[in-house]
Amino acid sequence: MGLQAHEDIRRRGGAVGDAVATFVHRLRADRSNRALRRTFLRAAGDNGDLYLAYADTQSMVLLLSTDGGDEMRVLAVRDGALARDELTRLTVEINPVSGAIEVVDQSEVSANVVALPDRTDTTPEEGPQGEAVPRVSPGTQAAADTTAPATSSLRTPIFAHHDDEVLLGLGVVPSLLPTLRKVRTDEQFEALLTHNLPELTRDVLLALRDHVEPRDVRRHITDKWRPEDDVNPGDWSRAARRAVSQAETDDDAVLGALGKGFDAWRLFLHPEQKRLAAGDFKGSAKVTGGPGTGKTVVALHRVRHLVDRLPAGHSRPVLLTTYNANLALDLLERLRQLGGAELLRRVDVKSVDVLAREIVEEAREALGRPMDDDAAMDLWHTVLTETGRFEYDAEFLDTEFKHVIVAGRCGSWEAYRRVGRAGRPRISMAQRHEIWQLVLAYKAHLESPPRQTTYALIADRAAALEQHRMTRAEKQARYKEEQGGRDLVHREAGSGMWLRPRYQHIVVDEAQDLSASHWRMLRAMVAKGPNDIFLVGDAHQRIYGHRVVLSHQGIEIRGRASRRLTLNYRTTRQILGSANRLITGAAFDDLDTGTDTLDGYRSVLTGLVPQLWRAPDRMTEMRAVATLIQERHDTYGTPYSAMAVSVPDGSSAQQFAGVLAREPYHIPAVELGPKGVRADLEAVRIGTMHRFKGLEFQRVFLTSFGEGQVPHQRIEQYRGTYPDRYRQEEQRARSLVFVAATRARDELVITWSGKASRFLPKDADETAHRAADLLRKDGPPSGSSGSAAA
Ligand SMILES: Nc1ncnc2c1ncn2[C@@H]1O[C@H](COP(=O)(O)OP(=O)(O)OP(=O)(O)O)[C@@H](O)[C@H]1O
Repeated sequence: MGLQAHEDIRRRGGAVGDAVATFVHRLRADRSNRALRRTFLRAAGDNGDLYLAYADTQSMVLLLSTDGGDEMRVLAVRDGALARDELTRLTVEINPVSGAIEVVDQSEVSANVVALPDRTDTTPEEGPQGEAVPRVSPGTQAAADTTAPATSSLRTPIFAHHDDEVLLGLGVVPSLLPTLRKVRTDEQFEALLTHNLPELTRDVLLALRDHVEPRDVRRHITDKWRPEDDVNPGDWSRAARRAVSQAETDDDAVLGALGKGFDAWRLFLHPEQKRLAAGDFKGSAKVTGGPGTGKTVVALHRVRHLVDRLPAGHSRPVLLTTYNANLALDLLERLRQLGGAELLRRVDVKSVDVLAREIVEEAREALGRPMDDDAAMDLWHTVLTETGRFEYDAEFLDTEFKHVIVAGRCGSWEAYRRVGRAGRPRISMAQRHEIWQLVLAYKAHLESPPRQTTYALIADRAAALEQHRMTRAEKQARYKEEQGGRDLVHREAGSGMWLRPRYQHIVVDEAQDLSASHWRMLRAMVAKGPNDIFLVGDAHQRIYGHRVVLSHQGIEIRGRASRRLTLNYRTTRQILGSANRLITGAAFDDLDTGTDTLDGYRSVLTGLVPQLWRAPDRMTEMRAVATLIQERHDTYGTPYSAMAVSVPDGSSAQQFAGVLAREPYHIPAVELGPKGVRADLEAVRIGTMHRFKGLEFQRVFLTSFGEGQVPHQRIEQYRGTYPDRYRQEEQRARSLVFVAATRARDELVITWSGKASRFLPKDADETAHRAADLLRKDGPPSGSSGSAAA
């Protein structure tokens, strides 16, 4: 199955998908099956032939046959009365840069794109709801930022300043050039993008249109598509076997996904993603990249790749882990989709804290009851009240304890006195000493019955236990080697067990939020060696953890084992532009000793500019959001489960759910809790921005986005006295908003009452829509958007 064929099916919906799936099964069972009505169309190069065939009475497929008919590939799918004509006129070629087989519908492109200047009412084509690529949401045409007038036949063609050689060298499909030379307006360009263009061509053209220099396009886009071997544009047999020509190597996975629509598109890999998922690394490997660039997808495919290479067995030698429990559940579900129960049998999927707790429990150590974040904070307040040290605040002490004292294994004042505090707000030695006294008081509380503990302490203990286990395992291994490989069970008196490292491979998602203790634990769970730890993360999205330098934790990542993904598959260009503005200027690390940027970060999806709504008070704001949600559900068919609302805290979530449930809305809503929400529950998701991490939704509503709420006004207390801390808190708030905004696939709506947050454009209060107007019957249509992007 070719990638573009899959896109054809996705655009046409479930029935065509089912027909093609059945067709492919029948073709595989018997290539000479006459009932499939396969007819020869023409030869493609020296060693390929093109055929047409009926999938059912409505739809037809274009097939490429190579290797003397042994290999058959579906290249394109069309349905309806003109299906045969449409397939016959397709241009099929091997891209000289990527070596991929690519399909272009010349006449459709020319008819719809080049003819456009004479028409004033043309809008981009739209597929089924939420399925169109580029994605254009309902009611968005007026809002799309493509405002070029139609009277522009005198304009210079958009790509005039790039000659053919440059375009072809960057990977633009050769047969598209004549059409491309005629594209003069943004409107034509948008129309061109609504066609099922080869992925590399689309990506290159969008980057050039955004004035990215060809040399940067080459670096960020084209080079990632180059195959290992030389491309021979006449060798169809080789081209058909190349990974880039296939939607997915495991045909069953594709076929199983056909017709499911929304979930199916999770399963494709960009050549760069594929290289990472299936790469062989000398030691650990790291993948960074902005939100939605497919880091989690790569991690999941990596797990499958590692499991595929295991010898048969019943153990679980692969660990897939992440920061929080609801994401671990999400990973488990996505892994099941990818490889079913067979795959899950060989993998442990757990959050780092659950893992740490199990290790400590396994050692039968009684550490006390773990406190949640609120309880930990309450205990700090108790300590502050008892000691009267009100100049310190609980949150500061809690992070100092977690990220400096526990992470740095400071068991004594001497150790804390000397420990590095890089990245933390500056304090004097006298303050350090005072903090240490407060920490001693805090620990004394933990020890006194009923004994309590924190997750940071559990992770630290688990790390120590695992390090001890690893040391013993290494000692045993050395001894065994000295003894000529004989098992000497009696050496482990008492245990009777031959110790092995706990896992063979560890894959980590959301790596930016793990603490030093977590990394120490993971490092000690797997022996140093090829493909030991594979981690994906993004420092721009760090909202819990503190900077950890991996090489200081024994995780060495060298040269080509450190890669960055730059193409966002989730979020439209319009939403991404707004989200990116939030974090420009700030410095971010690369999870190791270097710095990371979002250089080259881009999206190829287009849609609405983010909408801003301002309300006079919170109740009007909530009712306006309820109205927007209802309209998106009733008019545009967006399921409630594909929409999410962010609120400042737990009690606001309940208040919001109450408004949605009441007259006149009756909208089901569910709170996003620590364990997530059942995927099939048809209800709007409500939660704090923290809960949005790692998830994605079709439409996202960020509410309470007023000044004082985003960032929270409590950070103001540090502005004059602790400028370092102020800067850090503000950056963390920006990262949080960045995470929340980039969860949106199609639409982002931002609302507030009072004055707009400083993170929004300066004129937001003046340009935003009025929520109160929306609630009046004669207000503007809620899908319209004239406001500036956030
Ligand atoms: N090659 C691809 N083709 C099409 N869709 C893709 C591809 N790679 C990823 N996606 C889709 O893009 C979305 C984002 O992917 P994923 O969740 O892996 O990103 P991420 O980098 O982990 O994001 P975040 O950092 O925001 O959590 C998902 O819907 C995923 O299915």
